[in-house]
Amino acid sequence: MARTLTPDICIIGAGAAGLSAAAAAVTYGASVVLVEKSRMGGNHLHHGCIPSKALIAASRHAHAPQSGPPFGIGATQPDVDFAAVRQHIRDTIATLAPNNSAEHFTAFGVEVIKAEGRFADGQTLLAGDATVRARRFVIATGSVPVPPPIPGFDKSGCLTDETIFDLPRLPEHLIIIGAGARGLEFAQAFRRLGSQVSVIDDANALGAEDPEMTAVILRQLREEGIDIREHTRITHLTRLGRHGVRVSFTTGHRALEGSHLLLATGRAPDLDGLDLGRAGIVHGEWGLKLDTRLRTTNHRVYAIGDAAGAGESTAAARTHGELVVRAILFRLPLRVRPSMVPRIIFTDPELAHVGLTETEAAAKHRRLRVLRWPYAESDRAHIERSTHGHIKVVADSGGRILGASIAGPMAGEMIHIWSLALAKGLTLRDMASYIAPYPSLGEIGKHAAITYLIAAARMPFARRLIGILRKFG
Ligand SMILES: Cc1cc2nc3c(=O)[nH]c(=O)nc-3n(C[C@H](O)[C@H](O)[C@H](O)COP(=O)(O)OP(=O)(O)OC[C@H]3O[C@@H](n4cnc5c(N)ncnc54)[C@H](O)[C@@H]3O)c2cc1C
Ligand SMILES: NC(=O)c1ccc[n+]([C@@H]2O[C@H](COP(=O)([O-])OP(=O)(O)OC[C@H]3O[C@@H](n4cnc5c(N)ncnc54)[C@H](O)[C@@H]3O)[C@@H](O)[C@H]2O)c1
Repeated sequence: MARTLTPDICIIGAGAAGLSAAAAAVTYGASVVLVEKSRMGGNHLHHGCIPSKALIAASRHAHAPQSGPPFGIGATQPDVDFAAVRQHIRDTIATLAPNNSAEHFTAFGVEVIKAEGRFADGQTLLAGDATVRARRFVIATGSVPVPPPIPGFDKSGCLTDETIFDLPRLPEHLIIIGAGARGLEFAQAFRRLGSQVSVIDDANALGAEDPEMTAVILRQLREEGIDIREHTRITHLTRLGRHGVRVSFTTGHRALEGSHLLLATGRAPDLDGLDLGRAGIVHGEWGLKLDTRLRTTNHRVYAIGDAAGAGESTAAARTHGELVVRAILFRLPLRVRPSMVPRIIFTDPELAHVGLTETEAAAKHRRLRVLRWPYAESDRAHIERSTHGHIKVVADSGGRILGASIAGPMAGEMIHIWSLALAKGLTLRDMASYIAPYPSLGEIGKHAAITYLIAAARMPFARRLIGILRKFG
């Protein structure tokens, strides 16, 4: 039966962004309608972070026996049961699904509509049998893979995030197009499970990150036998049999044949089917036109998460969700600072970053302090025999922290404290002043900060002061 709903907020899309907005809004007592056309939890739960990190966790176990000999543990070849790996991924999703479910959110007072949402006009959304006239709308529809303009791509049978986790068998030779975070995480996971893996990028691998830090990651991936080809242009894709593919390159490079092809060239906001024009919302191939408050050209409608375009990550999506609700309910100015969202690339070793990179900081500050400390100076790293990598901290000339990057084991866990430091405007002096547990990898961050104080201790003024005090006995 047709019905009309008039909530404070209508959220379109129940992924990481939409669910965090819905949870925040009902917590503040707002009335909320949440519209989801497919599965609750979105890409995040079904095709993104959760299944990919579950795959990586399995691959880590496959790799572990090979690092045993230096500890006196014999190396063994992993016996990989790929069907069981797939089941582990499905079990992980199933375990986490209840917290994302319609029942869970309905119990908190959210009206969940399982249907595709599309705008009828600037104040009305149609979803199934419901007409929703909300005070404000939030587009949280996520992103979709973008097919590259490579001849033969349409017929190449290329796998995407949506299909890779359903593979019945381990690929013999997986060719990945795109050496970004996604491409390289998949590359190492499949390599460790036993596939031959080639990754092709037409630019630098992990090109958005600091090359000094990515060098640590790329070295390890290449040592594990992953064939990473940078600045390599694909000219044609030809399907061979059911899944197989031949990848042709510009003259002078031999074609590459693989059993499977995976697309990892980036994603774009999923805006199809929303009828944005009817709501007066301007968008183009590049996505939505948004102001600094995440408002579309229709000021009743906001966009968050991957749908908003920049910095695709669950951490960004969740932050958007919470901020946008406060902006709507309290009419507060919303300030999105993308650099404050930490990002982690879950390869082994990991690459974690928060704040400005050295290049970004140099564009904003005339004088910088750049401090480094290697894992090789950490007792714990030697205990674990994992000494490759380092931390790099960028601060202004007064010691205020502007950014931190860590390439090495457990980098993703170690970036937390630097994220807090940035959020609270802490200085290197602050980061040198706490007591670090021993032996822990996190100590490398404290040591990097101490190098700043050592430079200050060597200043002539400090020496003179010590000299004067010495005279008093
Ligand atoms: C393989 C992979 C690994 C990743 N790993 C990480 C990671 O380790 N860490 C990290 O932070 N990020 C990671 N990401 C990125 C992260 O998954 C996304 O940034 C996050 O899911 C974005 O959340 P979202 O809510 O914006 O979109 P989604 O989670 O995609 O949710 C969007 C929802 O909107 C629904 N929808 C779309 N259109 C409509 C409509 N018209 N009506 C109703 N519903 C609609 C969709 O069905 C979907 O459920 C990864 C991504 C991929 C692909
Ligand atoms: N751990 C994480 O937080 C995590 C993990 C996976 C993805 N993500 C996020 O999801 C988003 C998408 O990730 P991604 O890795 O797909 O995108 P990306 O934009 O980071 O990388 C895509 C890569 O594909 C290359 N490329 C593009 N077109 C190409 C072509 N025709 N031929 C060869 N190479 C081509 C680009 O040069 C780039 O290196 C990113 O914003 C990423 O941060 C985050």
